[in-house]
Amino acid sequence: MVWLKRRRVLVLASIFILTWLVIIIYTPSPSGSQKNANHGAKRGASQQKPPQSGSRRSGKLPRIRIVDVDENPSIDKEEQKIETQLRDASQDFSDNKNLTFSKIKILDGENGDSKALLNIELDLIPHALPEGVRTQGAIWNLAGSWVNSKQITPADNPDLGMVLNAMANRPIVKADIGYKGTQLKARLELSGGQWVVFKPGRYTRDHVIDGTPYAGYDRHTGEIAAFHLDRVLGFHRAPIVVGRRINLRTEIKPVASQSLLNTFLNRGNQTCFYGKCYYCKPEEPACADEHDMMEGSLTLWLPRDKKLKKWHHLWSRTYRDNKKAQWEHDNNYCQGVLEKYPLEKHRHIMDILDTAAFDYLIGNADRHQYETFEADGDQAMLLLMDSAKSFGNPHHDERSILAPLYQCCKIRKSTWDKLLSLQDGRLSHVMRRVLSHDPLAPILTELHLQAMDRRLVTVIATIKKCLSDHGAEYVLLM
Ligand SMILES: Nc1ncnc2c1ncn2[C@@H]1O[C@H](COP(=O)(O)OP(=O)(O)OP(=O)(O)O)[C@@H](O)[C@H]1O
Ligand SMILES: [Mn+2]
Repeated sequence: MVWLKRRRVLVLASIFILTWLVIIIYTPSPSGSQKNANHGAKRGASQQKPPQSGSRRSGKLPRIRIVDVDENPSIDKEEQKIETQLRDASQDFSDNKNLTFSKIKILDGENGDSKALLNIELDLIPHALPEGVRTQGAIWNLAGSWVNSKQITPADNPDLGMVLNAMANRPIVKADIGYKGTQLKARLELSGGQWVVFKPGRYTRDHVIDGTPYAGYDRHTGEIAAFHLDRVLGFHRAPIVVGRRINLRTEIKPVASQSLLNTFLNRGNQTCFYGKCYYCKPEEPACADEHDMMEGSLTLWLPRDKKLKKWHHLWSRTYRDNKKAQWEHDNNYCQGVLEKYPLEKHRHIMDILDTAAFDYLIGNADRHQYETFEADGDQAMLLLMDSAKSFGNPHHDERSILAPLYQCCKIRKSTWDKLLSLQDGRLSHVMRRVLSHDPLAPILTELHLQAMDRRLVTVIATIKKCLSDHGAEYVLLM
């Protein structure tokens, strides 16, 4: 009996084992390559398997990672020591000890070795003085040496922070009335012989300008933000700008020319000045706070030996309610412009198209004229000077600023690629980070930053429409 029972158990066990063997052999297993792929994944396996739609999408738009680097790993102890010595040896750099080095990268792809789409230095700290920068004027000569026919600020150069630092801290040795123009400003000379334009702050950050697209006084914050956007877009056509808080009584009055002093007045316990310009008048002065402090933007003067040539902007406004400019009613206006000024012969006309996107993003409808370097003739670049009528109303997008773009349907491919790379909130992210390093930060309210993202969607949609109407060969300029 026992023997029979054992045989039954053995047969049942064999059937059970055989059944399992059959199941194991005939069940399809993952392919070898997949096994290896899963084995090789260190972490985040789900991130490593992009969905089909994701990989299709990455063909069009690069997958982008934004990296904020707050500490410069290259600054070692020894360098920090030298930096401290240099700062202590020179009062020029003595005020700004707390600024940190920073850098923003936008990377194409997710690996460390991927292509950098944007890589800009944000440092406001001088972490090493370059060779020869030992005299008061050397830093300004360095900034002047960056100015050439193709760009006036450097891309990815840590010395830019040193120039910003000097502009934000150097003593003011002379102050004079603004030179020309319609808006209140002063021309200051910083120690070492550098001229800068001072545009006083007249509005709080959240003040909204209503009225015509060019209404209101200049916005110093707009000038600062525009300088940084010019670099983010890779243009490098705007002079260097930094924010600075200045004491009118102790820093300006003692070094002011008589003609500037004549425009000073007191309002209650506030020190004010109204300067000399087309719209300057005693009833509309700019005033410091009760401690005589006034915010403003400082724009670095371009090298004085570079002669500028003024151009009337072909899409300028009439500044009259009852009169329209030709471009405002003539749909073939651009055709006429391109016949008269073929793009390959007139670089600055091509720049007008970049500038339309730029000005639309910042809400500047006041680029009635522009300047180029005279020596460069028709191949000269358009200098993005005076962008202060920007960021007036975050709730309004002034479509007419885009007219050169939607009428000509042409844009540089490099600009188009850059605009695409800043989609999906990256533009505001980068600008928020860049601007956080200005001494007057925060520069733009969240509403203004969001407005830039919203406007970018419109710029891209406008170009996409051109691409579908005319094709890439016509629209994208190499
Ligand atoms: N950083 C600079 N370097 C060299 N020249 C400059 C600089 N800033 C301004 N200028 C000169 O001064 C002129 C007037 O400057 P700006 O446009 O800022 O003044 P504005 O009062 O706003 O003028 P407008 O009323 O015409 O807009 C410029 O067109 C240019 O010729
Ligand atoms: Mn102006």
